[in-house]
Amino acid sequence: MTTSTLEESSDEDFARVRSTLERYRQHVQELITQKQSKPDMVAYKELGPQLTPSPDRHGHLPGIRVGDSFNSRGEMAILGLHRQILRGIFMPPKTLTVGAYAIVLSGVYTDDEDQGDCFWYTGEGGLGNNGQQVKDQEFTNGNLALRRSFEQKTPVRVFRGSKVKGALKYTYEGLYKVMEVKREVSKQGWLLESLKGRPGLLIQDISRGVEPRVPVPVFNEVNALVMDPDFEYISDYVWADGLDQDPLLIKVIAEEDHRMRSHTMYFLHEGCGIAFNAWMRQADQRWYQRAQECAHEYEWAASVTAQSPMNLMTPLESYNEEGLLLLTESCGIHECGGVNCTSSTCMRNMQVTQGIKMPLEIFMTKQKGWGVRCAEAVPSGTFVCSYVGELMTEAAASGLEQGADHYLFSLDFFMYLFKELHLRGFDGLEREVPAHRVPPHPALPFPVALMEASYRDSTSHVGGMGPTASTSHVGGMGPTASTSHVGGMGPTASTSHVGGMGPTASTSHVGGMGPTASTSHVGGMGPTASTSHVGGMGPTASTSHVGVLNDFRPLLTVNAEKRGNIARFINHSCNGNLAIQGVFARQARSVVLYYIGLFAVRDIPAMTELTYDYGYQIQGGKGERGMLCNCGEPACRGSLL
Ligand SMILES: C[S@@+](CC[C@H](N)C(=O)[O-])C[C@H]1O[C@@H](n2cnc3c(N)ncnc32)[C@H](O)[C@@H]1O
Repeated sequence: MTTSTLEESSDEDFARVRSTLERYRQHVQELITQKQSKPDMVAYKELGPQLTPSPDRHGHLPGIRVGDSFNSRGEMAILGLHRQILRGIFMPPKTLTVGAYAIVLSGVYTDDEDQGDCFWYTGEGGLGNNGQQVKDQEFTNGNLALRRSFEQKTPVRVFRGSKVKGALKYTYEGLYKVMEVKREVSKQGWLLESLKGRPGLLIQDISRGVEPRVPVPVFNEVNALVMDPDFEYISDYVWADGLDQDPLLIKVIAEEDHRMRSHTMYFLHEGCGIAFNAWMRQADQRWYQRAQECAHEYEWAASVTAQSPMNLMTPLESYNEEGLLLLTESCGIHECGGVNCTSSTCMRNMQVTQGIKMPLEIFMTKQKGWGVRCAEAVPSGTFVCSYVGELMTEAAASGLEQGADHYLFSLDFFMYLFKELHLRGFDGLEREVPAHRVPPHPALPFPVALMEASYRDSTSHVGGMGPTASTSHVGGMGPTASTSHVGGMGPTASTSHVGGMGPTASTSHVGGMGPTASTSHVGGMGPTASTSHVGGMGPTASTSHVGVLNDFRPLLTVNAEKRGNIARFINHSCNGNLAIQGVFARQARSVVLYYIGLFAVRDIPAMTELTYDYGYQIQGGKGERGMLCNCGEPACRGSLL
């Protein structure tokens, strides 16, 4: 099945349409002069085989714009837009395995209902010679084709007939998505088949099948803008040119990856998030016992032991039975992914791993460019999508052209967290970061390596790493990942995401948690805690690296400008309905390479714009003005910065 999009029209296409129409109209005139009956149909019959494009296809046809007007059904037929002149529904001739190509709204059925942004269209059949309904309609022919359009989510071209100065004209209304089909008793008492269509469908699936579970349609009912033809939809991270060959990066990622995995291997379930959580729970218990021992000596320990030990228990699962996120975890969620992870519990713990499952749509907003919505209601806690794109170093990202920075997302959250731990200590973070959720910490030389990797130009290799390092596993990105390139980006990135997974996110509750669950986990890590799962993060160690950490830069940034997924179309709101959640999943399971998951933080009605708080911070000087925010929230901060 082939479909086309508006962007595919060239000057030649428009010229071809013009000349076809000229030839057709001329022939109709000749036939009228010859007093030929039904000149429209005869002209189509005679010229159709030469002029009508084939094969029939779904989608826009090259050279035809939304809003184009046609003088007759014959004109629409000769252009291949709607070839069945006497019927409302244009469907495949023999087999009805694929959906209808086009329909004409002609107002024949009294049950047709135009609701402005969408319409109910009554199918075909059951009309008597007098135009009245005389029997039930059936799910055959055109009606069956429309049901296929609904099932297969294929777009339908819609034409509306209207009288202009006494003459019937047909206007191309664009592509519609069939939202619903129903069979119900008509006003005249007969059973009718109806479908509900929604306008503005530009592209049926911008992912072109790359999203395995759902198509990603694009709608524009607002203006004439089409999707940037240079944008390439990807569903997972890809590396910027050559970065996956960088020995220093390979080494850093491999070490961090191994560090995280070493915990999960404790249970011989490599990559099992549930096993990881069980390990963390044990660490909590050990730590809680230690706090009890020190309670008389340290304030932090006293505050911890004053709480119920139950509050310190890490739940083994991050998602409930419906797969909804229970609450955001400031220190990341560990999804399952090991060979043994086949139980229903483990499968449920793979929301990001399994990818987008909601019927998301890209649509044109009135004031913010493209945005994202969902055709169905989104329950609180639902995984919506993760933010993927090209992985590049922070140094390379800071050299991008202005504009490209709008699509950057730094993988800096855990570095930010560790920096805060170094600078403020565990006590300073105790109210913000649940101690038992701190992911296994990088060794001390790590931030130095990050610094080096981050400051240098991404194209110049720092060398010094042996061949062993270059063969190590770099987060498991597949072969396609290594073929990408950065392409034509220049400087300036005055803003950056700070991740949004800080204090606020750590306490927000998602997905119907009851009062008990909403009690926040307050850690209060003391000096001894550093001996368990937080590595060598003692006060002494931290002081020797303060200089380095002040200059801290994250290692990797996701650039979704030219290559990305639906997440790069999600707009900012000062009161977003999505929250960001760091997720360790698939092969990205370290504090330098992880997934940025976006989850619903409240129940979101169908067709509501999906947004999150970008959490931008000004990196330039005082007085720098941010971009005007059009989120429309009562508590809008006024600017994206
Ligand atoms: C990640 S992109 C989101 C998709 C974007 N609307 C598009 O058309 O590609 C971020 C850009 O969208 C626009 N944007 C996002 N949220 C906005 C808001 N609340 N108010 C105004 N513009 C916004 C800004 O141009 C911003 O730089």
